[in-house]
This record gives sequence, C-alpha cells and structure tokens, in this order.
Amino acid sequence: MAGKKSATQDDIYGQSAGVIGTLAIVFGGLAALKDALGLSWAATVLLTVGVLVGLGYLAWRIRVAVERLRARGGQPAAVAAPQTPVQEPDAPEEDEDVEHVPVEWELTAALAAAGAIGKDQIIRADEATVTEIKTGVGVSHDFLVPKGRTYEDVEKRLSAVAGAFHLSRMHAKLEPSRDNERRVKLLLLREPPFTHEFPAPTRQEIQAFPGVPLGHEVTGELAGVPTFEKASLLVGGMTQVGKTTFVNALITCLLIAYGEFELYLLDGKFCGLTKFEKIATRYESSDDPAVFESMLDELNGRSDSRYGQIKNAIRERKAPPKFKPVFLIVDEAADFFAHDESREGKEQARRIAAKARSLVSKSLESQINTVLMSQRPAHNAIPVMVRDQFMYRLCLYVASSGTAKVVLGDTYFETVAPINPALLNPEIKGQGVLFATGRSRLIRGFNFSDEFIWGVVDEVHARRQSVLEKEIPDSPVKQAIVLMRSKGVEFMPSADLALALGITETRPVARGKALSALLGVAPGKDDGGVVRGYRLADLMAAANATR
Ligand SMILES: Nc1ncnc2c1ncn2[C@@H]1O[C@H](COP(=O)(O)OP(=O)(O)OP(=O)(O)O)[C@@H](O)[C@H]1O
Repeated sequence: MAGKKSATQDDIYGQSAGVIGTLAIVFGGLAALKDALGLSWAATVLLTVGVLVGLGYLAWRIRVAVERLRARGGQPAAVAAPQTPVQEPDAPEEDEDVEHVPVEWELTAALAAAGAIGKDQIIRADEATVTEIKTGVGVSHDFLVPKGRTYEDVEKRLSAVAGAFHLSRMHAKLEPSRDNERRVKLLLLREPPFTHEFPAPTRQEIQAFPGVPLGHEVTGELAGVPTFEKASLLVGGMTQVGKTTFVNALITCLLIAYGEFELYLLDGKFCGLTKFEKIATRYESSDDPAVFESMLDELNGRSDSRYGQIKNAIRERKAPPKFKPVFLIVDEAADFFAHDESREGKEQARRIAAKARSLVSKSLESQINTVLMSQRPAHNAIPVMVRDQFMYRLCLYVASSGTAKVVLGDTYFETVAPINPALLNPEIKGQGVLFATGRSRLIRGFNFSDEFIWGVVDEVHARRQSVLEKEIPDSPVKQAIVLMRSKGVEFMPSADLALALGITETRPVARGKALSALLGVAPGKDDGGVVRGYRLADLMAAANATR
C-alpha cells in the first residue's frame, strides 16, 4: 500500500514539474517574440494563437486532398457493395475476395429500398436469372436472397418491392420455391393485369389441371384450388363485375373435372343459374327466404344423416363411408338473410343464419359444400357467423377496403401480401382477389360461351340418364322417369301419371294417395303452383337415393 502511495505522489510531482517547465518555455517564447516584434503582451498572445490555428487548418486540408486522390485511383461503388460477406457469418471463402462478387444491381437496389434485404446485402448476379413470361405479359426474376433471408422477407414487402420497380402490387406476383427457402420467383407485369383477355381453357386443359380451376393467373396460366372437397366459397363484388359468370364457369369446371356430384341451386337472380337446372338435384328460382330455409333444412337433414353413418362406421370399426359431394350454390345470398323488421321476419332471419352457419361448418365431414354469392357485401348483409366459416373467399371489384374486409375477413389487410380489391379496374370484368389458405392471388374467372356450357350440361345429363337406366332397379319411379323423359317433360300432373302407371281410381284424393304410395315420393305442384303432380328432378333424386 505504502509503495503504491509514494508512486502516485512521484507521478504528481513529475507531472507538475512538466507543466511548470512547459509554462516557463511558452512564457519565455512569448517574451522573446514580444521583444523581437516590439508588441504588447495581448497582441503577442493573439498573434501566436492565430498562427497555430492557421497551421492546424492547413494540415487538415492537405490530409483531405491526399485521401481524395487515393479514392479516385481505386474501385468505387462496386467495392463498397460486397460488404455482404461481412454480414454473412458463414460466407464461402471466395466471397472474402469482395471485388469478385458479381452483383445484380437492379434487384439489389429494389429489394434493399423495399427493406426485403439489408442495405448492405446484395443479390448475386450468378444466382439470378430473368426470363420472359410465356404469354409475353412481363418478366420473371428467379434469384436467391442473401443467406439469413428467406422468400418470406420478399413476400412480406411485396407492395414495396413492386413500388421500387415503379409498379403497383397488382403488377407483382411471387411464387414460392420448393427446393430452397432462399429462392424467389418474382413476376413483374409490364401492363396492368388482364389488360388482354386470355382464351377460356379447353376441356383437356381443365381435366389436366391438378384440382379445380377457377380462372386465369395474371400470367395466363390456370389458377385454382387443389380440391373443392370439404370446402366452401364466398364470392362478393359490386353489381355487374362478373360474379354470376364466375360461378357458371366454376360449375362447368366442376362438371368436367370433378366426377359425380349433386347440385342444389338457388337462383336469387332468377336466371343466373338456369343453364344447370336440367342436371340439378334441386333448382329453385326465388328470392323468398322461406325457400332458402327449406333448402337448408333439406341439406342439414342430409348432413345429419351422413354424420350418423360416419358414427356408425366408427362404432363398427369400418372404413368411413364415401359420400357423393353435394354443392349448394346460392346466387345473391344477401336477400335471404334480410328481414322486413317485423318480429317474425327477424326471427326467420335469425333461424336462417343459424342454419346456414351450421351447414357451412359441417361441410368438412358431410361433403356438402356451399358457394354463396353476394352483390351487396355490406357489413351485415351476410351475417358474420356465416361469413367466418368460409374456407375460400373471392372478392371482385368493390368500392372500398371496408367492403373488401366483409368478403375477405376483418383481418385481411394484416395477412401476407394482401391485394386491395378496391384498386382493381372495374372495367375488367371477372377479376378478383382469391384468398385461400392465408395467401392472396389475383385471378380472372373464365367467360365460357353459352354453347360450351350447354354442351357440358347435355353430356352430363346424358351420362346420368344412361347410368340411371342401368343401375336403378325396375320400379314405378323408374317407369315414371322413363315415361316423362320419352315425352320430354319436366313435370307431369298426378292424374296423367296415375293413369300411365295403371291406377284406375278416379277420385282425385284417393288417386293421389295411391300414386304417392306407389312411388314412395310426395307430390309437388307445377310452376304456377296450381296443378298437383311430379317433377322429373324429384323422381330422379328419389331413384338415385335407392342406388
Ligand atoms: N371473366 C369475364 N370476362 C369477360 N367478361 C366477363 C367476365 N365476367 C363477366 N363478364 C361480363 O360482365 C358482365 C357482368 O357479368 P355478371 O352478370 O356475371 O356480373 P354480376 O356481378 O353477376 O352482376 P350482378 O351482380 O348485377 O348480377 C356480363 O356482360 C359478362 O359477360
């Protein structure tokens, strides 16, 4: 301790002596200068300080000039770029020779500006290619993002990336890679999407598509969903933007690509789905909520029965039964959830919402899939408890982001790389944002010619008839179907049908009872709601149920 103290004291003495010495030299120097120049003390001090500051400034200028000269002789920006290897902890050895890294400058600048890669990171030119999109609508950049970054970094900033290329989000599309998390395929369109119409696909193209095609991608390729089994779709958009055309195309594609299924159609617009009436298990053209409710009752009944069969199979340790898929398609659904403010009306609307929710939520196991369309996607047009159940959503042009949220979900704009349907061009009919499994895609529905749709419908109808003839056991129902088909009618009054089936009773009530007992099917009424009789579609549904 004592040793340490005396060392510190020695230090202080030494430093004090140094300071006194320096002061004495400075003072002596100033005195000499004062005598030599004959100036006052103040002038001598000021002159000395001024000279010292001037010398310091001169030294600084010389240093800057030398550095600039040196910089001009070396590599400029390119040298600065590959600071990347410094960022990348396990960069390959050759990267250490920073001057040899080839840089894809355009992508690097755009991605860095968008914040998809760091300001000090690069896209390597030897890991990037650019090719023309087959349909000529733009280019496709295929590249690797720097180590430590992934495809998702670009996806999350896609709007900003498009902006960095002076384009909108609508012009940009990303495709994930299956081989490498760092690989990005960025498609950039030259013109706004769907500026030119792509031809509707052929039957072969629809059949070859892995899943159900719903429309074209912005590149012209077919876009769709891998399956419509256990799914449901909500389609929204303003009036005249292409909803009905989209759904007509969807049914057509299902008929071509899907095998056997049943259609329940509720045509709230009266003639939007008429082309498919002939092959529908049940077709209704009405805006009456009671009709919708009766369809929901029928399908919820079928769903419950299917659940019962699944339960039995589990109890008996058998494989679950395979059901024929059913599609309920409702055009202009909002009307069916509306009410007239009366107590009964409100009660009916509440019941319908609960039944619709139940049907859509049970589609998973019962294979009864629902497609609802609405041209009035206002906040309460389709109840939230129904809307929330839809797995796929398609929003065509709407006037505001708020309306888009009604169709796509309240949190839609917080999802990855959303597309705002309010920014779509309403003049380009049929384009919309498809939101499925958490990802958004811009697609445009097909616009098939009437002849194409009629051809597909007729083919399916003929196929079903021949299957029916072969598979249905001979029965009065089959006899009635064959009779009605031979006459080319969709409806036959009870009186005529009873006679044809050999019922000789002439009193209407007794004759009607005998006929319905023979057929095992309840009668209905003709389109005018006056004449009692049987519809071909009902008899076919009954016949199918016996198979
Ligand atoms: N994909 C498409 N390509 C080209 N034209 C289309 C496309 N989809 C729809 N159209 C045209 O746009 C117009 C409106 O279509 P559609 O009737 O399907 O609209 P909507 O949304 O169902 O209308 P609304 O709500 O008024 O019933 C029609 O003339 C139709 O031919």
